[in-house]
Amino acid sequence: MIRAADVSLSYGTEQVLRDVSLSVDPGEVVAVIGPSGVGKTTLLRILALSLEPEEGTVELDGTDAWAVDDAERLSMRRRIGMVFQDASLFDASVERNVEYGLRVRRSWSTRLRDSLRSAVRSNGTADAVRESLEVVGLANDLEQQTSSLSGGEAQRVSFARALAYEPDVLLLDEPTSDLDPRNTAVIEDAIGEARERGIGIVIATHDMHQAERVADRVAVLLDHRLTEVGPTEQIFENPSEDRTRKFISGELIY
Ligand SMILES: Nc1ncnc2c1ncn2[C@@H]1O[C@H](COP(=O)(O)OP(=O)(O)OP(=O)(O)O)[C@@H](O)[C@H]1O
Repeated sequence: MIRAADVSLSYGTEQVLRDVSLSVDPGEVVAVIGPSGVGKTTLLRILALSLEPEEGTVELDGTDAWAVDDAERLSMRRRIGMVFQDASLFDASVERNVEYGLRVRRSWSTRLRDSLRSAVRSNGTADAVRESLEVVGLANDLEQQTSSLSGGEAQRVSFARALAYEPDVLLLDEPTSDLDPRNTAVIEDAIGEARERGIGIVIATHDMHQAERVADRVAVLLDHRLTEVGPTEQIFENPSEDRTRKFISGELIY
């Protein structure tokens, strides 16, 4: 579905990604692991089509995102949802924040447009808003202001907002790094639900156990290169590179 092929990128003179190739299929979860500063966020931003690689291509369903005009790329970008480490909510109710996801995407989806219209007509809540908040266990908190949410709840709203969008691809940048085990479990269950819905998911994580729990495949970024990509069990049980084993076991210190 989305495929980066041989992408390279530098910030000034510092090359942060070198010849990286990664794809994700519908209903698949790929975890990107690697030390801090190796380029995980940069790779996600390239996959989100918000950063153009210096070399290489990014294709969504076979269309080269950087070979089309801005309008077409924008519509491709709207098929991709992103959740960051910081929930980035605006100061309004939970419902309004999640509804924003719908408004962004409605012109691309008849179901979302109808859901939003009928909510406006009845002065009620759009089904897609309620459904995505149910996934993160917050369907009873529609009216709550985001300023009064805990960090974990805010991140769950952020996830619901991305889900309400009905993205084809969901990119998660360390979505649980500041969360307690309970909120982490809610987000991981929501990742499973998104996967069931056929969304292709890429998650950057520092948490090896999380990668093991949620991912179908794992991609290992070391020294700004993708050194290994494979089924989760293979990467954790029998990596082909000794450096991967050392990184996973915490021996490879940068
Ligand atoms: N906009 C930018 N301008 C200049 N340098 C940047 C920019 N964004 C990131 N960098 C640098 O590029 C490198 C890779 O950053 P990136 O955030 O992609 O790594 P990461 O693997 O996600 O790190 P972390 O795990 O700590 O979040 C780092 O050295 C970072 O300081």
